[in-house]
Amino acid sequence: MSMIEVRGLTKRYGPATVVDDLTFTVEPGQVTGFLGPNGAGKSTTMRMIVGLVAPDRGTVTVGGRRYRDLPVPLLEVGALLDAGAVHGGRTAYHHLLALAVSNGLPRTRVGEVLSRTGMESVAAKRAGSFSLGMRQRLGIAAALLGDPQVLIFDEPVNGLDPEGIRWVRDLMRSLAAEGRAVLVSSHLMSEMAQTADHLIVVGRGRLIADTTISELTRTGGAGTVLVRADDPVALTRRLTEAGATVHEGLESSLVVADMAAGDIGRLAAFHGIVLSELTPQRASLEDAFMALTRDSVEFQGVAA
Ligand SMILES: Nc1ncnc2c1ncn2[C@@H]1O[C@H](COP(=O)(O)OP(=O)(O)OP(=O)(O)O)[C@@H](O)[C@H]1O
Repeated sequence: MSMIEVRGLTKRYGPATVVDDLTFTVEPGQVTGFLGPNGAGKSTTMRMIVGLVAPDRGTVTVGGRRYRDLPVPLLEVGALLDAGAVHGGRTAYHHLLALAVSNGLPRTRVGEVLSRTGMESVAAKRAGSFSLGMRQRLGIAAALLGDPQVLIFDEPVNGLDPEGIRWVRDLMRSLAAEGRAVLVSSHLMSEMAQTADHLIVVGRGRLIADTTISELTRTGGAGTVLVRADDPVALTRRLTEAGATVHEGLESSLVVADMAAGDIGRLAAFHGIVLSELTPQRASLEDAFMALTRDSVEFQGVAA
């Protein structure tokens, strides 16, 4: 069963449709990346999943039930939506304890999540004195408190240093490895490439792609092949005669379009031309993402 099912979800603010007929699922045992440029509607969608924003149309269920029908939501779904939403005067320990007690969770969970998020040494410090990285960890600890099968993180690496980013990334992976469904938003493709199994790409509130990382690079790939040969001039002639398009690349390499790598290799062998490199080129993930979302970015830079 899908852990999160979003069906035709739509949200309007005044004249603007910020989430537009969105349908996707989030599966257990995977990190699902929720990717889109700023303002694409990711936060609004996540808020609708956890019942903080009411949709104008469509439905969303967590573990087969609507959020408002979950008896103790914290046991089913944990969310980090806004790391700033912590009572600054409370210590990390007391913040988590208050949450545990008000949700009927055993006090022992507090120590467990403090340990999992590496916060034991700062448990007695006031949350108000925390760095952004520590506030993120505290928010993640709160999300884990009910040991839920579904986790939702809105831009969890924003503002973190490289070590913090790696920590969050490893945590997401380990949560998925435990069989949980993890939905994590980002506007950075490079970040998702290292974390997500599955990608939901949105732009202007609409679904642009529901895909995997490898599928995205394949379809967004430039489809060219980088070739190095002992006789590039002869190879260029043979390739062109056979219908390929050939451009000069860097350091006397050739960039070949309209012919697959295997065919280039066979053609070279047939004509006795030695190849020292034959590499299919893939568009970078960033290129693939930009190509996908080009029409849906709200404000585009203008080239000088
Ligand atoms: N309460 C609100 N009232 C009016 N407009 C809103 C409200 N919340 C969000 N919006 C608008 O909805 C659009 C989508 O915002 P949302 O925060 O969901 O996008 P996002 O993809 O999470 O972007 P970001 O990465 O910038 O947070 C934006 O144009 C935003 O200004």
